[in-house]
Amino acid sequence: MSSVFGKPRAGSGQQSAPLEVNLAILGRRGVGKSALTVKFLTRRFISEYDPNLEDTYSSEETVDHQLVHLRVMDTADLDTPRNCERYLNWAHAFLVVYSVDSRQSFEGSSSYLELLALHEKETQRSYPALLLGNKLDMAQYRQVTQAEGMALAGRFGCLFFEVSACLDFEHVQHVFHEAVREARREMEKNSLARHLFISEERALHHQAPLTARHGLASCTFNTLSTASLKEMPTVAQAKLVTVKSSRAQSKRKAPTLTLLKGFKIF
Ligand SMILES: Nc1nc2c(ncn2[C@@H]2O[C@H](COP(=O)(O)OP(=O)(O)OP(=O)(O)O)[C@@H](O)[C@H]2O)c(=O)[nH]1
Repeated sequence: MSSVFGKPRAGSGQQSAPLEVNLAILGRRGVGKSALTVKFLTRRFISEYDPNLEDTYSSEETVDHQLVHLRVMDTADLDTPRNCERYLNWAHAFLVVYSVDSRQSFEGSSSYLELLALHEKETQRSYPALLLGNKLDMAQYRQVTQAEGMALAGRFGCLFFEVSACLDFEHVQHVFHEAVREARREMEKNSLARHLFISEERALHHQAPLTARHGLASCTFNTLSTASLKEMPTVAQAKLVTVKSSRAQSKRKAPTLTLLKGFKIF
């Protein structure tokens, strides 16, 4: 991580405005969404938490030498996707999590991927999703094989990883950074399409007589405008919380650090 909980390192030399990426973590209850989020933000594993709260955290990251302002929404749906607009209209990319020791959670992840596919169809945009099989440290109790995870990811055209929130931080960080890369690729594609659309429109204004606008050029215009001119999602309903640094908390000299959402970190 390039920062200690939201504060960029001094002397990083990065001048340009950071890329803004919103990432939503989806999945059935208990699959480890909060554990993965907190592992990524703090390098630590959660031991206690409140499963009913939903929060959005903010972190400054450096991904491939680029400064990224990453917001992570740790969602708290009950058993199935509900009121999904709050994250569908907000996120640039999604992490869909199941637990390798729970077939039920794997089936749940499939419903989330279907929901995202439907959202893509309705909005005519692509939203990168990564499928994560969490709790790899519990592999001896596996109910879902790696091959099944890969097959599901393949069906929905997304990247697939098996991880553990209680094992190495680097692996978890790699997954979050991959999500940023996927989101960035999609943004670049959209921005290129917008560029093409503007050029196309200028060409039409300057060169084409009115009657010609009903020909091939207007077809291109329609296709590109649907794909690229929809506004980027705004940070609307999400509650934005920045995780506080342990240094800020250390003044209290408490033996444990209590984070937002009731996380207790030892
Ligand atoms: N062994 C193991 N336990 C994990 C892992 N990740 C999470 N857990 C445990 O699984 C339980 C659920 O973890 P959470 O992170 O709260 O799961 P969640 O998906 O956020 O659950 P909700 O908040 O109910 O939606 C907790 O007891 C965690 O300690 C993991 O990688 N390995």
